[in-house]
Formats: sequence, structure tokens, C-alpha cells
Amino acid sequence: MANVLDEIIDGVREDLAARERLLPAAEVQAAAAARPAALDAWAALGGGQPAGELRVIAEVKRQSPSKGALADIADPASLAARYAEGGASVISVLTEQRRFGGSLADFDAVRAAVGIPLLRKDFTVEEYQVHEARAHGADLVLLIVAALDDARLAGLLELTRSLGMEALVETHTEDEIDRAAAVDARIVGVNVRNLKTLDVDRGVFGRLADRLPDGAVAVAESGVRGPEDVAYYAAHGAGAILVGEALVTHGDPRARIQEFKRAGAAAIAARPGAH
Ligand SMILES: O=C(O)c1ccccc1NCC(=O)[C@H](O)[C@H](O)COP(=O)(O)O
Repeated sequence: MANVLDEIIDGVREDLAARERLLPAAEVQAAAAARPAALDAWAALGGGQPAGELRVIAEVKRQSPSKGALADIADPASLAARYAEGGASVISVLTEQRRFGGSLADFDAVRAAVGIPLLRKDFTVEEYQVHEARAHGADLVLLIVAALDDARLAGLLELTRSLGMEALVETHTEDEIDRAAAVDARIVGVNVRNLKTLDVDRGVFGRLADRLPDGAVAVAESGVRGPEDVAYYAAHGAGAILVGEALVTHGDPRARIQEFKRAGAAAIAARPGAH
């Protein structure tokens, strides 16, 4: 079966080339440099702090390759405001257009509405996208280890930090976690969605969590459908969860985030040796 990631990235590169023709690299770099400093996403996600609270990265997600249309999000800014009211630590905005229906316009609307750190959630493969993220006010970008060789992973992470941002470095396997650790990633996600089959197996987080680098914020990505999934991730060492579908399809995402945070805190308190 074709790797969905490769197909997505082919489209991302085509769209990127079109944007670059409209706004050359020098201009996007100048726009990035003119932005106020990025917010500290690492601290917002509990980096360097004792475990106690489970942080939520709440995602603005319109559609997906696995599920098709998820939600008709008429006003991403108001959805993001409800996420922030519910206690989200970071908001993720999908900006990939072809498969996820996202856009930088969605990102801009959310940036104007909330004052918490924002993740520009896209398939980052080129330096241009990192400058572009900062130019739009992002505090965090996504680097998917499976999409990058070691040199590119290290280079994009270095550029991200040089612009004052952090990266959510996403992994799926032990080998990818080791590659994330080798570049000193400080926010490391395990995405439990298999990129070949698109199946979700929450057990992947439980199996890989012990290998995550000491001191990194451990993010469990995908597959939260209810509080029991949150409790599972938190019990297995997650410091944060990344949730899309369960929030955009819920009538009251603010209350849902609060419920997830309670489930996470209870599971953290019940970890062996927590007291
Ligand atoms: O969501 C998909 O179908 C998907 C397919 C291929 C690559 C990435 C994909 N999703 C990106 C994500 O990481 C999720 O949007 C995120 O973890 C939230 O997942 P969920 O809570 O299960 O919506």
C-alpha cells in the first residue's frame, strides 16, 4: 500500500511552490523577523515542571484522509476561543489544504482570537514553511521524523529554534524516537495512527512511551475518543495529548477539554510512585 504521508507531501510541495511564487523567501523571512517574539510552548506544555496536570493540545481539524469531512467549522476563531476557555495549553491549526481542508487563513483567524501558543500543523519539509509559520505568528511547528532524513530534521529544528519557536517532533516507532532524541527534541509526540493503514492503535503509545527521551514533554497524538483513552495515555506517561476529532465533533468542546483534563490528572495521580 502507498504511504499516505508521501502522497500528502507531494501535494504539500506543489502548493508550497505556488506560495513561493507569490511571496518569495526573502519576503517571508522579513515578515517572520518582524513578528513579536514567539510564546513559550515548551513551558505551556509543562516542560521542566513536575507531573500533575495533563496538558491538552486542541486541534482545529476540518477533515482528514482517514475520516473525510469531520466538522463544518464556520468560525475557527470562536472554536479556538472555546478551546482556550476549556483549558487547552496549545491550539493546533491544520493548515494543509488538500487532505485536511485547512489553510493559513484559519491559522490567522485563530491567532487573532487567542493568546496561547499555536501549533502550525502542516507537513513541514522546507525552511520556507518554518519562516512562513513564524510570519503568521506560530509558536510551534510540526516535524514528522518519518518525512525527514536526519540532516533535514536537525536543520529544520535548528531553524525553528533560531526563530524562537519549538517543534513537536512526531514519531511512530522506536527508531524514530531515537532519531528525535539524537537531535535533542524537547517535545516528542508518538502518533498512534499508522500512516500506511491509517488505523489507530492506542497501545502503540503504551509500548513506546518508556523509550521517549528523559526530560522531553511526551505527547500522545491521535485516537482520543473519550476520557478512558485520556486516562490510558496519562497512565503510560503522557504529559500532553493532541486531540482533533473528539473536539471538533463534540457539541461542547470547552466542557470536553475540562473532562479530559480531569481524567488525565486522576490518572497521573494514580501512577505508581506519584505520592
Ligand atoms: O487524521 C488523519 O487521518 C491523518 C492521516 C494521515 C496523516 C495524519 C493524519 N492526522 C494528523 C494528526 O496527527 C491528527 O490530526 C491528530 O493527531 C489528531 O488526531 P485525532 O484526535 O484522532 O483526530
